[in-house]
Amino acid sequence: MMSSMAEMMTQVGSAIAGLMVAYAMFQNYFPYELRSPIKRYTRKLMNFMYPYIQITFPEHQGDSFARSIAFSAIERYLNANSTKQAKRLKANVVRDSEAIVLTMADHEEVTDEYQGIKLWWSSSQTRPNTQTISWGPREDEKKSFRLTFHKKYREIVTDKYLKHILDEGKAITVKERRRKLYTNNKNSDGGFGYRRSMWSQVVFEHPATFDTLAMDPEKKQEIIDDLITFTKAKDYYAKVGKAWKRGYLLYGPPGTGKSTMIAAMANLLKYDVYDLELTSVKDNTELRKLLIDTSSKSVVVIEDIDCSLDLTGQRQKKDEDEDKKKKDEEKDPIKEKMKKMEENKTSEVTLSGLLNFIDGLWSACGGERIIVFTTNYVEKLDPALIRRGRMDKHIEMSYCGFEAFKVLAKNYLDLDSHDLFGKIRLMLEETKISPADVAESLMPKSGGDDEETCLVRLIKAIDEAKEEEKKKAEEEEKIKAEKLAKEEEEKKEKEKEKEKEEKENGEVIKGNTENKEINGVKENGVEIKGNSEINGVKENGVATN
Ligand SMILES: Nc1ncnc2c1ncn2[C@@H]1O[C@H](COP(=O)(O)OP(=O)(O)OP(=O)(O)O)[C@@H](O)[C@H]1O
Ligand SMILES: [Mg+2]
Repeated sequence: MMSSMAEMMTQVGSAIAGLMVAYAMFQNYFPYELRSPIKRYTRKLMNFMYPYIQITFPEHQGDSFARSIAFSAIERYLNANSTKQAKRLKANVVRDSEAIVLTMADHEEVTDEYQGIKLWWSSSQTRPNTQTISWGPREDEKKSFRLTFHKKYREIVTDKYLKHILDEGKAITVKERRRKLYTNNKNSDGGFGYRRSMWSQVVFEHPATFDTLAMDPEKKQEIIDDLITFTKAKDYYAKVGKAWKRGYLLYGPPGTGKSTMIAAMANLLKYDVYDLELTSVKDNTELRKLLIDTSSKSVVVIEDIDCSLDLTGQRQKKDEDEDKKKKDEEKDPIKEKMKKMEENKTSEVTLSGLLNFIDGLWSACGGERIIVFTTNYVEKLDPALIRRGRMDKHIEMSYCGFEAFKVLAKNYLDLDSHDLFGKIRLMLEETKISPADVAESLMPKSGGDDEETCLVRLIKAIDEAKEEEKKKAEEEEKIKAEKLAKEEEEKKEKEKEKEKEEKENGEVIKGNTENKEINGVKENGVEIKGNSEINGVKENGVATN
């Protein structure tokens, strides 16, 4: 502000000088001695008669090669607000922007109004003096915008209006910017030296919108309202002392539009998208670095959170199970191999690291961020990960209902109604089919496909899905039954084994005692008997003989 004030003061001076052009014409006819006092009086008179202030905004400031930020912002602002009045326009294609920016041609003038104050904007280009020979670029060819207003509004203009214009212009620039899709990749070359980024980027051009997203209209509207409210709630978040961010958890079976919904969100809000691949993040520190490197006005996405990491709440249980598991794995070479592979994955991101990523102190930097998780198995996730405040809104993406089907029919076939709709409605009510499958059936496969062909194909697909469902259910039933039978058998076998064991144990004990008995009897009996008998007989016999 200070510099623009200073600039303004000098510009006011030069503007007045410019207005004295008429006077200058007479200058030549006046004797030199008289010029100075006349000049002075004229200036005073002009000040009195011409109560306007002019501010000039040059395209380049000083020697800077870069375009002045103020100039660009004003250009965007005037493009959006006032250029309709101008009859001669110039078109510019601006770098990193999707829109063509129209500016008024030189010396055109447009008006603007702010809080009841009328202001004039004009653009001008100072042509180089043709008589100068310039070395290098024509440095005196300068474009600029000039703002003129009554001097009694000076404060309101310098304090508020200029800030208003800069903010608006910047907002328009952000809105019309070419949006990016970022991804974290270990081997990426995101730039050189200090500008090296953790993310690599491409232009984000996903065409999905909420109009093309097939889901229950009420639910859809609720999500849209939620998002819009969030973007406008900067002051509210500041008031309640919350970081300006919001978490969404999208869950549901494959092909129900979770990824599509993320694209639609980004397109609705005009945000950048950061697609975070957790498995290639080395550790918690790197995770934090990645977070700091994201810009505001962005959607940070972690897809399939249940597969990305072992964050499924089994962390504590794991230790207990470890010993048992180890025993199992020793027997199973495949499992052992898989375990080795898992160990080779170097990701050391922990659940607490991820929780910190979502709502730790660092997450507040930048602001205006949306974090989206997707999963196919919500019940597998750790409750700490999905509690409100972390994931503020849980959105279930479910199988295709009739309302969703209608959206798809409108998108794919331009159909609002058809005789077959009734039948399809009934079928959809009792069959689980994903919107992805419905969309695939509805898409014309050859030039000759009319609406009916596509709808019939859909009916067939639903039938097939139903059959499959049935089969699956039967199979599951079968597997269940088999499992039960197996368990029963195992139980029986175990019991049998137990019985056998008990029996054997009994026999062993019995046998031992028997042995002892036999030994005892034999030893004692034979020895005693034999000894005494033989000895006795012999002795006796011999003795007697
Ligand atoms: N609700 C939907 N509205 C419109 N199109 C959809 C919808 N759901 C799926 N589709 C279509 O199906 C395709 C796959 O959908 P998408 O990738 O969004 O599924 P997903 O839920 O992310 O699946 P996964 O869980 O496997 O990642 C998309 O290209 C899209 O054209
Ligand atoms: Mg997906």
